[in-house]
Amino acid sequence: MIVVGLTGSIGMGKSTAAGFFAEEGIPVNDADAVVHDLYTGEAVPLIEAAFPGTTVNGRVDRQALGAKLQKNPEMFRELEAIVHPLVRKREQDFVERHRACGSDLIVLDIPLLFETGGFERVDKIVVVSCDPEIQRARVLARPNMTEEKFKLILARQTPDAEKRKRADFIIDTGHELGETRRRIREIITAIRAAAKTGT
Ligand SMILES: CC(C)(COP(=O)(O)OP(=O)(O)OC[C@H]1O[C@@H](n2cnc3c(N)ncnc32)[C@H](O)[C@@H]1O)[C@@H](O)C(=O)NCCC(=O)NCCS
Ligand SMILES: Nc1ncnc2c1ncn2[C@@H]1O[C@H](COP(=O)(O)OP(=O)(O)OP(=O)(O)O)[C@@H](O)[C@H]1O
Repeated sequence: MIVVGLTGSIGMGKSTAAGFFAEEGIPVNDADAVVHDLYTGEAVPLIEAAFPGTTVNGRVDRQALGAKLQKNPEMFRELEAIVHPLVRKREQDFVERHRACGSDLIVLDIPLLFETGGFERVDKIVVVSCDPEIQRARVLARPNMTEEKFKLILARQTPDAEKRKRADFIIDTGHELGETRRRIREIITAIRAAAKTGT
C-alpha cells in the first residue's frame, strides 16, 4: 500500500485537493476533520482543563481557543501536546484499517506534515501551492480572518518554498479547479505506475 502525504500552507487548497482525491476513489484521512471531531468529544475535557473557558456545551469553542492562542502564541505548544497524539492515533487506525482491507493507495491530509514529522510516515509527498498573493487573497476573504492571525499562522508553518523543495509532486492551485482535478488524476496515475515498476 502506498501512503501519500498531502500538505500545504494555509489557504493553498489542501482541503479542496483532498476532496478531489476522494472523488477519484482514494481513501483520505483528513487531520483537520479529525481535530473537529475530537473537539466535540475526546479532547474536550483535556482542553477545558488546560484552557479554562474555551469549551461550551461539551464542545471546544474554536473562536475562543483561537483568540486565547493569538494573545499567547506560546500556548500552541501545550495545545499541540494534547491534540497531536490523539490525531496520530486516529491516523494509525486509518492506515491499519486500509492495509487490512487491501487498499493500494491512501492519502493522509496532514497540514503540519513537515512540522510534526509526518513526512517520515509517508511514501510520497504531494504539496499544494500557489502564488502568495492568491493565497493571501483567499485567506483574508475568510470570515473572522485578520492580517495578524494570518501572519501568526504563517509563522508557525514551514515556508511554502521549503515545502515545494521537499515535495515529490506539486499541485499548483493558482488555476481553475478543473486543472487541479486534472493534475490530481495525473499524480495518481504516476504514483501507481511507479509502484508497479518499484521506483
Ligand atoms: C487554533 C484553532 C482552535 C483555530 O481554529 P480555526 O477553526 O480558527 O482555524 P483552522 O483550524 O481552520 O486553522 C486555520 C489554519 O491554521 C493552520 N493551523 C492550525 N493549527 C495549527 C498549528 N498548531 N500550527 C500551524 N498551523 C496551524 C491550519 O492548518 C489552517 O491552515 C485550531 O486551529 C486548533 O485547534 N489548532 C491546533 C490543532 C492543530 O495543530 N491542528 C492542525 C492540524 S492537526
Ligand atoms: N485550483 C484550485 N485548487 C484548489 N483550490 C482552489 C482553486 N481555485 C480556487 N480555489 C479555492 O481556494 C480555497 C482554498 O481553500 P482550502 O480550504 O482548500 O485550503 P486549505 O489549504 O485546506 O486551507 P487551510 O490550510 O486553511 O485549511 C477554496 O475556497 C477553493 O475553492
